Amino acid sequence: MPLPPSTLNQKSSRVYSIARVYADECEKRPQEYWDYEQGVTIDWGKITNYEIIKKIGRGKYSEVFSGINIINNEPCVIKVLKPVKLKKIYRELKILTNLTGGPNVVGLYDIVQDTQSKIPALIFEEIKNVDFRTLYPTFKLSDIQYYFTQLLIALDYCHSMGIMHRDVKPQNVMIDPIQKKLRLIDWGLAEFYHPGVDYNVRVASRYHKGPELLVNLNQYDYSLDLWSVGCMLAAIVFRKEPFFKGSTNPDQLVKIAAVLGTKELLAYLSKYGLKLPSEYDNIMKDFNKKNWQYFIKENDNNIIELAVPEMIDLIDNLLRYDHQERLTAKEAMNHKFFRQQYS
Ligand SMILES: Nc1ncnc2c1ncn2[C@@H]1O[C@H](COP(=O)(O)OP(=O)(O)OP(=O)(O)O)[C@@H](O)[C@H]1O
Repeated sequence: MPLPPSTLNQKSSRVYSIARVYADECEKRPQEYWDYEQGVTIDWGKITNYEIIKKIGRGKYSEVFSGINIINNEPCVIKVLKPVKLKKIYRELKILTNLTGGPNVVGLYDIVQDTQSKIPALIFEEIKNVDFRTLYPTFKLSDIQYYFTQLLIALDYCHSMGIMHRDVKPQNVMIDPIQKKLRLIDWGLAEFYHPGVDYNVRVASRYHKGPELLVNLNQYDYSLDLWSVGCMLAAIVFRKEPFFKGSTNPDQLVKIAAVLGTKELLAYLSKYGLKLPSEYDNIMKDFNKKNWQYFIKENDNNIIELAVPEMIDLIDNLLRYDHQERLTAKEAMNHKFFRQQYS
């Protein structure tokens, strides 16, 4: 029986921006693929197959434990969801079941439910992650080439499946440097892309929020994730973590404008028929666009061996106000930076 019409792919009355790539991936697939409003059919596993070892993380939406599958003695990660809207849980489950097995996407092993509370817990492959604050400062250009290629592969894959991650940041990129393994985790904010639909701008984490979110441009797309990649790269290369450190959401855009320029921000808004929201009236200043060389010189006691011209060009093509101008994940992977030989 066909599913009833969904609100999830309802176009806005004014369509002003559509993804440059993969715009119709969801429309090409059956409604069951993307319509999490109808609920999801879950093949519940047995909670008694798993034992908690210790707590490893606490997010806004979950508590995360390392654990073990007592049937096969395999280590795992157990993400116990906090009570949130059922729709959000269905969305994460649907997205994870669609993407699991894809390149560099964290593997979902099982979904179990606490018998009493009915709270779902997700069972994932465990990555022996090294904290980015320890790992990233050790990166040479060849490491950046390797791990960012892996990250872009994960992103190109999810985008090609019609899904935007919407929370790309170092905390959600697990890296095991011994096995040279990278996995993109935390699909709790991810969403299906439908052309012309207005999306909620309250996604991503402040330092990695794209300008589109900060100016209430609702028709954003996969390119949001590439802004966050640009922030991660700039932080590593210019040794400034995070690269844009806003103290509030509006201040985040002020920090961005201090680098990319205010005139350029206004040109971006006008292209899409938008105005700078009134919350910026007293805080936005008239900044000139900075040359990337500024961040090299600023770091005077540190010779920046990472800031090679190809890398600067890559960052410059990712950190663009205009989401339609940013490199796509595929384009970024094919950028000349990734084709150079660095020792
Ligand atoms: N598969 C995994 N392997 C290793 N560590 C993991 C794994 N999954 C999660 N973690 C750890 O648990 C933390 C929280 O996980 P996750 O980001 O999925 O939860 P969340 O509640 O959505 O978090 P947030 O509120 O930050 O978005 C991660 O930052 C990471 O440190």
